[in-house]
Amino acid sequence: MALNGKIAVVTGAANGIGKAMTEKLLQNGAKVTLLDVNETAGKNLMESLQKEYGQEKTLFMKCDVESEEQIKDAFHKTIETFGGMDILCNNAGILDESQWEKTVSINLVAVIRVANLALEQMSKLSGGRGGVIINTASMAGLGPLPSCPVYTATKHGVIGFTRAMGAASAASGYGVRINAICPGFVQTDLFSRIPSKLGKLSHLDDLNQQLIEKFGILTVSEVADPFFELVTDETKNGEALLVVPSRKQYVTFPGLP
Ligand SMILES: NC(=O)c1ccc[n+]([C@@H]2O[C@H](COP(=O)([O-])OP(=O)(O)OC[C@H]3O[C@@H](n4cnc5c(N)ncnc54)[C@H](O)[C@@H]3O)[C@@H](O)[C@H]2O)c1
Ligand SMILES: CCCCC[C@H](O)/C=C/C=C\C/C=C\C/C=C\CCCC(=O)O
Repeated sequence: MALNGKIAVVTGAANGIGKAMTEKLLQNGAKVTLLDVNETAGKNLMESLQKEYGQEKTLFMKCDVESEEQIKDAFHKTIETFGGMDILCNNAGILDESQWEKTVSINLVAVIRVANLALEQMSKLSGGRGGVIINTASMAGLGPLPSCPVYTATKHGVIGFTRAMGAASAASGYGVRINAICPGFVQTDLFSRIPSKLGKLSHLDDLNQQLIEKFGILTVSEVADPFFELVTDETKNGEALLVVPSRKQYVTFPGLP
């Protein structure tokens, strides 16, 4: 899938991995709607991207992925402004074990909400032109992060949703591929001040340090390249792509006996 002229929507676009995804899409000729709850960071980023890539290439909208109404508005505005919607990066997420319901709401419930609303616009069965959805999961969606059981649960959920919805899309003829990217530790705001985000399990931060030593830390640019592969490679659907420093791997799952 060539990206020139394609239209993308990125949630959690103002910072970190979402910002790097946005830049990668723009560098390859796509137009991007940036969505984020952080209005100041989102507007500032849009202004600097407009200077670099041109006024007509980006749009920022304040949008909380917990709000169905705001997501619908953002998709309608994208289609009205750019003429369609081909790519969704379902990326917004938080880490806060002391707010477990909020974590489930943003990291899993909202990922499902945003994907379902996007499919209404993108599916060839409802007048869309097909495309691709990338859900940002985590390596914590593939194995346990003991200091973060709730975060781990949400990311396992995102991978299960991706695999099943990818298969559902293929079986139904939606024309939309659905993949998950599963980075290890990435240097972003989410990855800062970790002990304060672990609630009752803050005493387990030593285990995080052991995993960080074992797997290393990625930059956001190191996530953007494999992300680009998942967007453009038409053979990839229902995949979970693990990314750790100097290694990327499509994960295989055990079949049932
Ligand atoms: N940093 C890591 O180590 C790491 C590793 C694997 C996966 N991830 C995942 O990557 C994604 C992005 O995280 P990041 O590390 O770039 O974090 P980040 O904090 O740098 O960026 C997250 C962005 O999402 C936005 N956001 C938060 N809640 C939102 C909401 N309700 N609606 C809209 N926007 C919202 C924030 O304002 C922020 O701009 C998350 O899903 C995270 O779980 C992060
Ligand atoms: C505490 C920082 C939280 C960062 C969250 C982010 O999504 C990153 C997660 C990165 C890794 C999760 C780590 C481990 C879980 C997966 C597998 C464990 C395998 C153990 C082993 O092989 O030794």
